[in-house]
Order: sequence, then C-alpha cells, then structure tokens
Amino acid sequence: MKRMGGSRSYSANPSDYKLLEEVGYGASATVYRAIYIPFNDVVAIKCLDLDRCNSNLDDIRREAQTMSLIDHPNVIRAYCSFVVDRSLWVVMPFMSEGSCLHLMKIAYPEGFEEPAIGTILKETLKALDYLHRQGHIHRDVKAGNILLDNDGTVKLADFGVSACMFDSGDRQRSRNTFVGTPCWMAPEVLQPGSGYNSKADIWSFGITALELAHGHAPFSKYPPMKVLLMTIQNAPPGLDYDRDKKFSKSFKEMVAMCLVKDQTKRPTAEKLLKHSFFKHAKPPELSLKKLFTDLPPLWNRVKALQLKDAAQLALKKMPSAEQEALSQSEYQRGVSAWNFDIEDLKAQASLVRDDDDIHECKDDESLKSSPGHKAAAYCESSLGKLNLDREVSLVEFGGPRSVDSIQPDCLNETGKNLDCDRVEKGLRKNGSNIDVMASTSEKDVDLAKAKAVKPRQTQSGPLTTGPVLNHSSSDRVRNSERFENENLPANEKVCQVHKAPSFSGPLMLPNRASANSLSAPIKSSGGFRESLDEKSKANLVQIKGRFSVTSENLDLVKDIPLSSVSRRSSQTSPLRKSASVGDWMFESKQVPISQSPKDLTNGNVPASILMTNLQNLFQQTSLQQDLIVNLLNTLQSAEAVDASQNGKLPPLPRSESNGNVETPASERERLLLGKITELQSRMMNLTDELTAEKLKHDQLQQQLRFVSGVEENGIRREVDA
Ligand SMILES: Nc1ncnc2c1ncn2[C@@H]1O[C@H](COP(=O)(O)OP(=O)(O)OP(=O)(O)O)[C@@H](O)[C@H]1O
Repeated sequence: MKRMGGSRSYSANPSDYKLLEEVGYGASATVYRAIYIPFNDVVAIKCLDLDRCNSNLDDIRREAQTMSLIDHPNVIRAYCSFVVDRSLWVVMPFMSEGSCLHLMKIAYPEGFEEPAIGTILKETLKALDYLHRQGHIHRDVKAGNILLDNDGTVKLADFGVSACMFDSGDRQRSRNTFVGTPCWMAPEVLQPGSGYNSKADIWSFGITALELAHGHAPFSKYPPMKVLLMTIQNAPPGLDYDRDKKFSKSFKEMVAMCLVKDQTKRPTAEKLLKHSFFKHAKPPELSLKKLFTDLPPLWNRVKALQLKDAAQLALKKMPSAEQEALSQSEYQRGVSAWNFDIEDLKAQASLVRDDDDIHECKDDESLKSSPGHKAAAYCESSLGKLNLDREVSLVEFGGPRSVDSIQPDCLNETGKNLDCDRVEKGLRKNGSNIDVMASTSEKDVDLAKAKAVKPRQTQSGPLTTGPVLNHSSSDRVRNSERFENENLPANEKVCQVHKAPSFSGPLMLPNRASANSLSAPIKSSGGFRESLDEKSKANLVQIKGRFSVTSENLDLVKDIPLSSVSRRSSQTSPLRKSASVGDWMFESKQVPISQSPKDLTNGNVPASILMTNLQNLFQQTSLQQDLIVNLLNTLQSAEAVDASQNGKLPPLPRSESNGNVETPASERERLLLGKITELQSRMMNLTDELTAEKLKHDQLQQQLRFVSGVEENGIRREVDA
C-alpha cells in the first residue's frame, strides 16, 4: 500500500528505509526511527510482529488502511504499510518527543502541571472528536498513545485496536471482545455483553487526564482482575479534593464528567470540547515546548529506561529476604495493552482473594506525596541504588506481570542517599524532578517485554529482508550483543526472572499456608506454563489461558464440613503451627466435594459452591474468634489456679518505682506475663485477619449476589423462551 505524506509518496519497498534507533515498543510492536532514503526524510516505522498479533492479517491490513485514511492534525496517520517477513511495517511521521508516558517517566514522574495537561488533553480531544465523527472508536486512549513533537504538536496514535463502528459481520462482533488496557477501560467495556460505543473513549480520556495529573493511571498498581473488579464495583476515580488541591475546579469537574459509570451520561467529545477547562487551554507551542528543553534525544531516553529495567531485574535476583518481602507487597504497578479472555478473567476475578482495599490506594497516594517518597523516587533513579520497580514476565498471550517498587534501603537521616543526591543534581530540570530511571507506569512492562521478545524477533527475522534492513538489523544485533555482553549477569537474571514461578501473577493467591487460604477455592500458580515449577508441572491438571490448576489446588478447594470442627478449648484443640493467623491454626478435616476445581475455574461457578465457600470462610472467622476467646479463658483459669496455689492475687503488670523495674514475684508470674504479651500480639494478628476476612466475606457476598442474579436471569430467560 502506497500513500502520500504531504505531497510526497512513500514506497512500500523495505530497502528504501534505513532503520535507526528503537524509540518505543508496545504489546505487539516495536517502533524505530528511520530514514526514508529517497527523500532523506526521518520517519517512524512501527514493526508489528504478526506472530504476536491476535488479529489476522486482513484485520491488521484493514487497520493500517484505516490509519492511512486518517486526515487530522492531531491523529497520527500512516504514510504506507507493507509486510516484511513476519512483520507488518507501518510508516508514519516521527514524533521526536515520544509519548506523554515516556516523558513522564523520564522527567515528570509525579505528572504534569495543569497548563500542560490542559493543552495535551484538548489536542487529544480534538482527535477523538474527529475519530468519533468518522465512526471510529479508538479504544486505547492513554498517555502512552499520545505522542509529542518538538514543536509541541500532539497526536493521538495507535490504531492497533481501533474498531470501526460502521463495520459489520465479524468485525462488528469483535467489539464484544475484550481488547485494550484494563486501567483505562470503561466499566461497560469490562462487562461482556453490555455493548459499548464511542463513550468508552471518553472514560479512557478521563483516566488519561488522571494519569497526566499523577504520573500514573488510577489502580495501576493492581493486577488486571483487581482493576477490573474495582472499575466495576467502586465509585469512579477522580481528582481528590484534598490531595489534588493544586488543580482547578474546572479540571476536576471535567474529569468527573468523563468518569461517570453510566455511559449515556458521559458527554460526547464535541460537547466536552466546549467545557470551560478547554476554553482556557494554551496553544501547544506555549505550554508544551518547554517540557522537553534540555532532555536527551528520545532514543537515549528509551535506552536509559531499558537499562533501568535490566538493572532492576538483575537486582531482583539478589538473595535478600527483605527484598523478597517488599517486592511481594509492592507488586504489579500498571498493565500495558494486552488482550485476554474476559470470561476467563471474570471467572478468576470472582474467586480471587482480595487482600487489599481501596484505602490502600489512598494510602499509597499520600505516601507518594510525602517527602520520604520523593527521596525514594530519587533513589530509584540511581542505577547503583535501584529499587525493584518491576519484574516482568511474558505470559502466554502477552500479558505482562510485574513486581513493583521496593523502597531502597539507601536513605540517610536526611532522607536522601548521596547517590540519590547526585542523580537529583544531575537530572533536575526546570524545577521538576528528572527521574530518568524512575517509573510508575505500565511502559516499564513494555520495555522489559520487548527485551523478552527480542530473541524471537531476530529469529523470525522481520528486519532481515533487503540490503538496508540487513544492515540495520545487524547493527541492532551488534548493539544488543554489546549490551548483553556488558550486562550478562543482568540478562541471565532477566531470563531467570521470566521463568520464575513468580508471585507476581495477577491471579495468584497468597502462597503461604494459612487458615485464610481455605477461603480461597483456587490457588493459582505463577500463571503461565513456563513458570510452573517442577512440582506444579507434575501435578498439573489444567491450563486455561494464563491460568493453571494443579492437583495441589484440589486440596485447597475441599470443604471443611461445618460440623467437623467443634468449638473446643485450646487445650483440646489439635493446634498446629502455621505461618499465619498468629501462630496457630485449626487442623481441619478435609472431605472431598463433588464440585471439581475445574468447575470453579471456568465461568459457571454455581451459586451453591460459592455459598459453601462463603460458609467456610465464615466458619473460619468464627473459629478464629473462638480461638481467641478460648486462649483468653485458658489464661484466666491458669492465672486463677496460680493465684490460689500461691495464695496471692494474679500477677500485676510490671511497675516502675524510683526508676527501678520491679522483678515479678515468681518465675511463674514472669512466664504468665510473657504469655499475656504473646497472646495479646496473637490477638492483634487475629483481629487483623478477622477484619480482612470480613472484608473478603463482604466481597464474596457481592459476587455471589452478582452470580445469583446472572443465574436467575438465565433461568428467567429460559422460562420465557
Ligand atoms: N510515530 C512515532 N514517533 C515516535 N515514537 C513513537 C511513534 N509511534 C509510537 N512511538 C513510541 O512507541 C511506543 C509504542 O508504540 P505503539 O503504542 O503504537 O505500540 P503498541 O504495540 O500498539 O503499544 P500498546 O499496545 O502498548 O499501545 C509508543 O508508546 C511511543 O512511545
């Protein structure tokens, strides 16, 4: 396909192009700066790996064709596209400052100032208005797809998942499938069957506004299924009255208009453009050009981010228990574009343990705005003191996994490490914190992901046809070899990380043995085939998409008969050590259930099974309560016996007199005091777990209601039919 760029036409001959540096990559493509030799013109070439695309070639060609017909100053259009080996090359204008996301990662980790946001959003909205008028839904509006040029021009990119509203047949039906990036997705897109239209782009636009304001999208630290549930169940995110004081009322209002769950109540792009927030937006050359002054060229920034990822992944392998613990608690910030099976995801989501609640999100945010966090962010910038920002693994159909930031142990009393200071001085620009290495959003995943797929690219050889391409690709291979040699340990570790049965899988349940885990019907493994450890492989029962069920899981879904655990005193209870619930848990007698875990992993979870699990959960909670009471009773009676034996009152807590600590009257008293302290701490642990269980119980109940509703509707429909 040949196409005009301005008055000039670009050929479809790969040898007319010289590939230069890599300037970005996404779920299915790598983007290069390139020279179109006949005109000595700089262009960008997006190389879509056809092996990695879900769509068939016709669909992709069609998308490229759609892109080539686009004619709007705020929308990236394709000059031409053609197939090279197993890649589709799309030639387009080169946007020298890359995406807003990259820019934030490099220089504005806490997001942009309002004037810049206003301009970026207004230009993007003009693009959306145009696309919607043309009958298109973009479906992947996010900071990563908003490109900037050095004169401040803003263009919306990436039609990889765009759909034509006027299409019919298969193409039209494909709009009922789940395509895109969970954090940015409208609730109606996440609910299969509900149907959506261009208003879905308005929701994503609202999320993008928050992303530009904070440096990351809301919920970006959570795994996809949790994002899914939060988007459907929680109140829409927005600009917070307290936290976002620096932003104007009209900005907050505009965002709130976009993030309305009822799509019919969202404004059209045309209407939104008339909002006062956009009326006051400055022209791009005034508010945006200054964002890039003094920054290194785009390809160097991309390289810096790649190095950061490699270093972080290498650091991840350091055998530090502390790191492991921290990375567990801080995993998964941001998800990039990936296509997955919504039914699969929903089924898993309905069964997942949900340890955190939304407050965590808020806490996280407040933490970020604290000076300590800023200092830590600087530390993130230092390669020498890198924290673990992400661990990334490719899952079977492109889903990234990540482990997120751990705060480095590198702060001195003033809250900063010397290395961090150096980085800060070297990189601070225009009063912003230039954090070359720091990142909080999903493109980290993409970067590391591209690393993971590189070998595949060279194998399939999309860049090896034609003399010019041979030259470029060999350069690239040389470069990458050099890089790999220089960073061999890191790369080795990258591979290891990719294969590790990591806890970072979005659907993984806590792997510690705990009474709580009985409430979780399915314990997912690391989530993808390669990541299964040997033991899990041996026990493998089923792999469904990214999710696996092993025979170990079977045990976890067995019910505890409610009658089998009597309310016993702690003396008679067969207590055993566990990693959780303070120190103790009941040894539950397990009986098989008729429902197989397979059924639990598919979308049709009968309400009865959910109910059983809920009952178990409830039972666990009651048992834990009983345990506390029993332990306290035991303690009281022990104290009473002790008092009667010794002819004195139960021991008093230690008291201080004249600055000296009195010793307890007897050894026994000291033991009892120790016991009390121990029991108190256990009680606190149990109370925490109890609260968490209650929360989960509530959530499961909600899900149950939802499932029952669906079942009832189904039955009703059958009856009606
Ligand atoms: N024309 C361009 N000029 C400069 N950089 C570009 C251009 N097009 C894309 N990029 C860079 O490459 C990155 C990946 O491109 P793109 O989003 O099109 O790929 P993708 O595989 O569709 O990604 P995703 O699925 O994550 O949206 C962009 O985020 C941007 O940083």
